[in-house]
Amino acid sequence: MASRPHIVALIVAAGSGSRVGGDIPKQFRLVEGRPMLAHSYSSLVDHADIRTVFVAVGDGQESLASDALAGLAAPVLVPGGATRRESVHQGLEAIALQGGADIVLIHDAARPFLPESVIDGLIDALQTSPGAVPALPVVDSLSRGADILTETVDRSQLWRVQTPQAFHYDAILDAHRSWSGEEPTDDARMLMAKGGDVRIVPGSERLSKFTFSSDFAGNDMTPSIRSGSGFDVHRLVAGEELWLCGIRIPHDKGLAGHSDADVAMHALTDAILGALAFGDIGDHFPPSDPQWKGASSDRFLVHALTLAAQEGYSLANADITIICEAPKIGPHRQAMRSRLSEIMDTEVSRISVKATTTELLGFTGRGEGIAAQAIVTFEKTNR
Ligand SMILES: Nc1ccn([C@@H]2O[C@H](COP(=O)(O)OP(=O)(O)OP(=O)(O)O)[C@@H](O)[C@H]2O)c(=O)n1
Ligand SMILES: C[C@](O)(CO)[C@H](O)COP(=O)(O)O
Repeated sequence: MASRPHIVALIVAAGSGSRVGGDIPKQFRLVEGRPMLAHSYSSLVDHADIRTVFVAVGDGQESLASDALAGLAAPVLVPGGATRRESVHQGLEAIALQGGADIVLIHDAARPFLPESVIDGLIDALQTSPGAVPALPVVDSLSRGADILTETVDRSQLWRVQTPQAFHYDAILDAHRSWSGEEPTDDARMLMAKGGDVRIVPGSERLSKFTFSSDFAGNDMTPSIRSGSGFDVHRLVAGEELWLCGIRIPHDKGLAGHSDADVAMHALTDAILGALAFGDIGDHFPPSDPQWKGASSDRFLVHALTLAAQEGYSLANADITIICEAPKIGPHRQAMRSRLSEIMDTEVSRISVKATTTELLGFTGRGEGIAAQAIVTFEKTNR
């Protein structure tokens, strides 16, 4: 083998995830805010020694895979097969068509959290064997039996074998091409059947496979509570309408802006985007985009709340403070809370609208503009 081996990775992502269920196969579902496949892919493509990462995807799942990997370095999508073994075999043949490799790491998309140290250990181990797998010792007692235990099994030489499984490329390709046995549970077994040694390197609990729907709940590391704050200012000018919290307020001036300039709703929208760490209102609705000219700001608010819902969050409460000398906010507060509750499809009791002056100081004191700030809290709904 060359002093610097040509190392590629193959992720098998063509399964249907039938044990997890749901609308889309598990490898495309979000885990810690990203599609599971994006996690597995990043761990491999970011490793300094791995040149190319091939991803075997099922028929009709190409766009799901492309969306999941959007923005990541050049994935090579290849067709998968009807079983895991077939997906691996087809992936290995696709690698052959692109010139082959010295080493291939074969990984389940369904093991999203892959420590770099595991990859390093596998590559090292291939200096002395044609195959290597990460594995963990069995820590529970092992027994045989039906409803009554009949026998205790010696666990001292038993291992929980994970992926990636690393191989000398030609050896594993040959094992796949000549396989005629029953469906194997993994690729290591196929190399062993050809007489190839497979070394054990330390695995990781983080590498556990997502197999059942409960694995998603247990591994959801996103926070259960999220808070965000927003702040906005618009100029008060003659000849404009004044909109605050979705209510049109009679006043001798109105707020100027690209949209309807509802400063309170903008602060609230920014607070929601902040809670999600999804940038700010300008990222989602650029002022340079003519389609938002004169737009009603409830569209911005609904957009931010939709994103929150997609991430599995629901609003716990929102607290808005409007800062101005005039108009007086008190008479409109209940109408504002009620309008926001309609737009946000939530109870009025979750929404607070307050107001303050700045004691005639600054631009708000001089009536040149209105400022608003908002704080929101979200709770995870699907833990
Ligand atoms: N025809 C198949 C079947 C499985 N896999 C992949 O093999 C890995 C491990 O398989 P498993 O956890 O069994 O996934 P599924 O087959 O999707 O799950 P299930 O058995 O619950 O349907 C997954 O990354 C899966 O996408 C594949 O590429 N092609
Ligand atoms: C390949 C594997 O992940 C190694 O542990 C495992 O064998 C896959 O098993 P499954 O039956 O496809 O879930």
